[in-house]
Amino acid sequence: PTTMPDKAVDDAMESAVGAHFSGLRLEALRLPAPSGPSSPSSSTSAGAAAALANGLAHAHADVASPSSLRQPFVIGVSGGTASGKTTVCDMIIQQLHDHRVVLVNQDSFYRGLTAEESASAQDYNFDHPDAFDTEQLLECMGQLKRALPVNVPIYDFKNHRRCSERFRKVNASDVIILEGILVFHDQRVRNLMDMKIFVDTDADIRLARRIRRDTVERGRDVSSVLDQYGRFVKPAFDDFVLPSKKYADVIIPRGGDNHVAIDLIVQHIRTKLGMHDLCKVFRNVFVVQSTFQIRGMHTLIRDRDITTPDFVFYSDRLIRLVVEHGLGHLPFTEKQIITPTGSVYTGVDFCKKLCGVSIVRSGESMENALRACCKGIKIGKILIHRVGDNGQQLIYHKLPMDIDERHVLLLDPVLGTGNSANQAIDLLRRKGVAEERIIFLTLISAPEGIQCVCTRFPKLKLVTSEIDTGLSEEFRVIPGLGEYGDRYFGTDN
Ligand SMILES: Nc1nc2c(ncn2[C@@H]2O[C@H](COP(=O)(O)OP(=O)(O)OP(=O)(O)O)[C@@H](O)[C@H]2O)c(=O)[nH]1
Ligand SMILES: O=P(O)(O)OC[C@H]1O[C@H](OP(=O)(O)OP(=O)(O)O)[C@H](O)[C@@H]1O
Repeated sequence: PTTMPDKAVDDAMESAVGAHFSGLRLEALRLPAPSGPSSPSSSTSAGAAAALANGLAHAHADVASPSSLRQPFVIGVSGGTASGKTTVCDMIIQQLHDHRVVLVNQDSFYRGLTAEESASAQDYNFDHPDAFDTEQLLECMGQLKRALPVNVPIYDFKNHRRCSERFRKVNASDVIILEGILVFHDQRVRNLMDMKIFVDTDADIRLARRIRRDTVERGRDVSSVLDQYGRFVKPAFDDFVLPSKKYADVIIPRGGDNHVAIDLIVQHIRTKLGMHDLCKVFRNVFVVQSTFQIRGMHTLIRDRDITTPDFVFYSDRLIRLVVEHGLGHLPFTEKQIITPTGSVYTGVDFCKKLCGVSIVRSGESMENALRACCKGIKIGKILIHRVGDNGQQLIYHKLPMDIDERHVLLLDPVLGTGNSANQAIDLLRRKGVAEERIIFLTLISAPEGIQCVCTRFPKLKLVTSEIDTGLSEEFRVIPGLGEYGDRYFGTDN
């Protein structure tokens, strides 16, 4: 038998700490972590957040504080007049239907003409950068980036004026799309953008659209449209819009007709949104791609009113996904086989030398999923006392003899301060396991724990299904799911 006998392990641990683990509540084991070089040094969550901010600032110069970790994704969409920017934006918004997306038009920031200018509006250059109140645009975008709601002005194209009493209230969201002919002109505006798209449509098609739109929607006649086009729109396009094309990350030929380009862009945005900012800071953190199924399962297991059987059922489903994802990080070798049709299939062979190690007791809930994926896998155990006990935190371990030759899947469903994980990883390292051969699998993680583990062990891989907001003063993950072990093994009240 390749699996370690659980009964023997349980018995050994029973004698080590005087309790049977698979069903009992271990009060002594759920005390806060001590302060020290590998754990947040303050006893408050604010302190932990500050420690995190320091750590992150150190790890990545662009990240200044935890609040900046949750900034919305800003997309700039530019292009000549009537190029189809609005259509492209609408298509992106429709396809991102499961995210909160807001559209901000640069047009809303037209300064509006004075009475004097209005009298000769045909001589006003609406296509020059000075026609826009860029300072106000920056202020509004800055607010939205800080996840605060803003009042965006409403511009009336027929009267060339702002509606003085009315505003459009724009709420904080996951994605902000800023659209307009000159949104790439000002460097400060460009700097706000995570992605820049230029909609590139032939000039004759744009002119035809512009004539139709301005006569039908904006109350103008054809000759005034052509006059404005020749005097202002075309020169400004050549002088300001076209030169800003070079700043674009993506250029979409044919605008809204280009479904392939828009699909690709939406896919990219989805990946970026699914990727928590901590994944950008720590390249060794992997969050299982979120789906409604995964969100639904998290909603169930985090609900304090769920029954134990349901908690176990949905935890098991989630654990299985995390385990499968983690196994995907193991190395592989190429393998060719012959299919029943006599054809050659070039695939891969699974990595052979691996084992699991669960952090008792919650980690044991992940063993079945690992066994279900890797037939006969050896699984070792580590028991850690969460509070400093005269420095003796590691209470018990039983690991495969040849663990130094194996890839290790470390199992613990909750990563809080990171203290337990660091103790376990330290032990694995002392047993000769290479850091890059450790894959730590967990269901929910606190940012503080991620920072703690990933700073100390930058070469291991950490796979989690969700990253939570932070830690409470009692070092519990918030919003979290309570005492995982008690809920899974039915030892809660
Ligand atoms: N005559 C006139 N033109 C204006 C006024 N305000 C803005 N414009 C024109 O509006 C244009 C800006 O809007 P566009 O970018 O063409 O409109 P859009 O709906 O975003 O374009 P697409 O979605 O790309 O089709 C500029 O070319 C200006 O010339 C105004 O008060 N009077
Ligand atoms: O990152 P940390 O702050 O160290 O916290 C995480 C630890 O806390 C939980 O175990 P718990 O102590 O509740 O024991 P249990 O596994 O017996 O439920 C969890 O399973 C981790 O082992």
